[in-house]
Amino acid sequence: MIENLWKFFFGITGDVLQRVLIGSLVLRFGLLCLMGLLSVVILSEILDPTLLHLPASLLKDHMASPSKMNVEFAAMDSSPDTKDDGDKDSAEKTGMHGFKSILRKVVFSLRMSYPSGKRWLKVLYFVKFGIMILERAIVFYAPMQTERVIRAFSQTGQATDGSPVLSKFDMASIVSYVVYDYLKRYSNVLTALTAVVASPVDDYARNSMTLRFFEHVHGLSMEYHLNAKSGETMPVLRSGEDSVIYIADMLLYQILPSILDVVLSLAYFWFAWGWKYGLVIVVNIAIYMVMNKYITRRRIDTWNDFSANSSKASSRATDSLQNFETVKHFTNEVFEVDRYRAGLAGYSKRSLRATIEDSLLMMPRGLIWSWNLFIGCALCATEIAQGKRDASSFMTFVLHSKQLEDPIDTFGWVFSSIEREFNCVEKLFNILEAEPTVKDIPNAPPLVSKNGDIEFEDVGFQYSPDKKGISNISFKVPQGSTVGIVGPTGSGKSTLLKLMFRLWDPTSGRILIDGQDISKVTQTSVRQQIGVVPQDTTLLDESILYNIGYARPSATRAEIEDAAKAAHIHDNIMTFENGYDTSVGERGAKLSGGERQRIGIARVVLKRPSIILLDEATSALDSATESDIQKALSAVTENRTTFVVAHRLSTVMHADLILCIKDGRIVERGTHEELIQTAVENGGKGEYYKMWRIQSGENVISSPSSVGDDEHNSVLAMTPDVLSKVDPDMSTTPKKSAEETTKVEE
Ligand SMILES: Nc1ncnc2c1ncn2[C@@H]1O[C@H](COP(=O)(O)OP(=O)(O)OP(=O)(O)O)[C@@H](O)[C@H]1O
Repeated sequence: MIENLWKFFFGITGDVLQRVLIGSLVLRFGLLCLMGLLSVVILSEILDPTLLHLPASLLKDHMASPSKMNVEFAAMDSSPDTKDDGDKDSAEKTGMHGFKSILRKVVFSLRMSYPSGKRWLKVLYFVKFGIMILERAIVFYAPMQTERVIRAFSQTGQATDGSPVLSKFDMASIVSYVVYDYLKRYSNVLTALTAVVASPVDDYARNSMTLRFFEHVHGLSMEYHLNAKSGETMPVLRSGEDSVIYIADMLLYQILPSILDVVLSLAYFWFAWGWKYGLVIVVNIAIYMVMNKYITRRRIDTWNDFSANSSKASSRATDSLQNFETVKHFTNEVFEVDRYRAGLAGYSKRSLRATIEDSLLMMPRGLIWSWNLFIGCALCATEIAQGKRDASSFMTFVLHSKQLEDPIDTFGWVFSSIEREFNCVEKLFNILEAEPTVKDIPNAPPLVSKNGDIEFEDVGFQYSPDKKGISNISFKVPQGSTVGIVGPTGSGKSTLLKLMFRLWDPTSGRILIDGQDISKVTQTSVRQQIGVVPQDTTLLDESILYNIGYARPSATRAEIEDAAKAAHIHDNIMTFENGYDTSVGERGAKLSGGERQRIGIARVVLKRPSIILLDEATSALDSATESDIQKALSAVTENRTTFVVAHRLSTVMHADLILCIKDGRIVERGTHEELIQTAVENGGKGEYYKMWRIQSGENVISSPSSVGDDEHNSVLAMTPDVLSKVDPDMSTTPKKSAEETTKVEE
């Protein structure tokens, strides 16, 4: 019965071995189909977002309400898709997959991977290329040698007893066949050796790329850094570099050799075997390529989705780790874990989908290839049956056809993987194409530092059209002046300093240092003249010594210690176990706010700039320390033009000029005395006066106009007492009047 079934299904009668062979093939095919079916089932199941549920214990003590969490997760899970759609749209708009765009990436990759600097690396580069050409010649010639051996066998005569006789020539053929086979099979060894020799070429290319990209990112303006996600820039740079090297390598050592193999084989079949064979190959390659394009497209879409999800999940995780303090403040550890879990679930879901799609989509590739072999074999068998060819040509045909299998298969995987890399290069391009918003004009000269006179000429600036900035700012101060900038929060005080430091350029008007428009000189030269102590001094994750010395890398240890003494932090540092070698932690997290500020001040002391910008530089200090530092700063700022932004009026009351900013405009200007006096004369109207009264303990919330004359006079009269309460030095008269020291332009 089994015999009959066998005949029924396969029409074959044969020995047991044959049946086992065919049986195992059928079983394998059946299993393959089953796997395919399972894959389709899994593919539909993986849409379930609960795939990666963590143990419930992780959810205990959860502070966030479930509804809030769900909203978060929904946003998390859906946003990559949304982003992807955006990506796809923009990709279509910009023609990310268009010919021009691909060509651009290809040219970029080839250019970047070429070691243009060093001669010996260039030699290695071309040696590697030469070896590849040699390999192709060997690969092409190996089956020809087989053919010659087979022909030689069939031409061999017979001895008198009927046994075959091998001539000397035949032996040579066999030897050369073995040698070629060795070379062909072990060409991988050759490739590995080439890779070792060529690794300095890749390293050189990678390092020079890294430095170029790093330099580019550092050259970008503040705006880029504020908008960029710091956790994403470096990974994009790194994966972009890897992709550039990979693309160049694939092009030169996978695609080009494969094209050579195919062209040579095609030419061989066409001319040595006849056009029909050539046509079969051409048609099959065409079908293969069309199919491959579809498969690749589909694969890339899945991969894009996967990579967008993965980078979003990891950047959120990085963000939460960097902001560990905020997480702790709100006991949101579990919330963060859940958020990350949702991200990972999306990530593994997409990874699984990509893997399954890969396996499923590989099947048609194999089928097309088998179809090609079948048609070719049938053609060859027909010609043998017709007596047009001898039986040995069948073997030759099969061997030559097999030669085509590898390169065509290479096209299959190389194109899909290279497209994935194009995607990484595209992200790299987005960074490389970012232009600094603040640029030096061509051939800009450096700022020539003379005195440090500063002038704002009707300066206006907006961060964006819908965001108010500052407008009509005009004033002029001579060298050595101290300018206090006060005003409500968000009024534009820091913006003024940022414009002076050229973190942005004004949208109207000019800023002049010593009569030179700072937008017409190099940014570096401007910044070299200016020392800044920002609101929140951030430190590098190094030692205290390194962080202070960062202001002037050539400074000696003694100079660094002197600067620390001037900033009143030396004694503090000496109480630390490792003194100046104490590590400050990430962004200086291991130090107090006041310590960080004093390190910031020490840096400026060490830098010795001609202009100093203090943006709430002493806000984190207690009054006594602030007073000490003010004294130290007055030594540092002597003969240096200094801008002091402060909410605590005691910090600026000695200034030669106080600018009171409101809604981005200067609403009042003068010395402390002048501003108070003017307000009193105006019936208590004045922003500065209002702030002063609030800070001096007169809790004036009502409108100044409601304050009577007597009251104003009493405020002015009591000023010295109040000052001395806040700071013993404050009751002293300011050094000069505004008229004496500043020429204020209305
Ligand atoms: N990089 C930026 N992009 C967009 N808007 C910004 C940016 N930096 C500041 N702003 C906005 O510009 C306005 C002025 O900010 P600025 O920092 O100059 O205020 P400030 O007077 O120094 O405030 P504070 O006293 O609180 O430090 C604010 O409304 C702020 O939101």
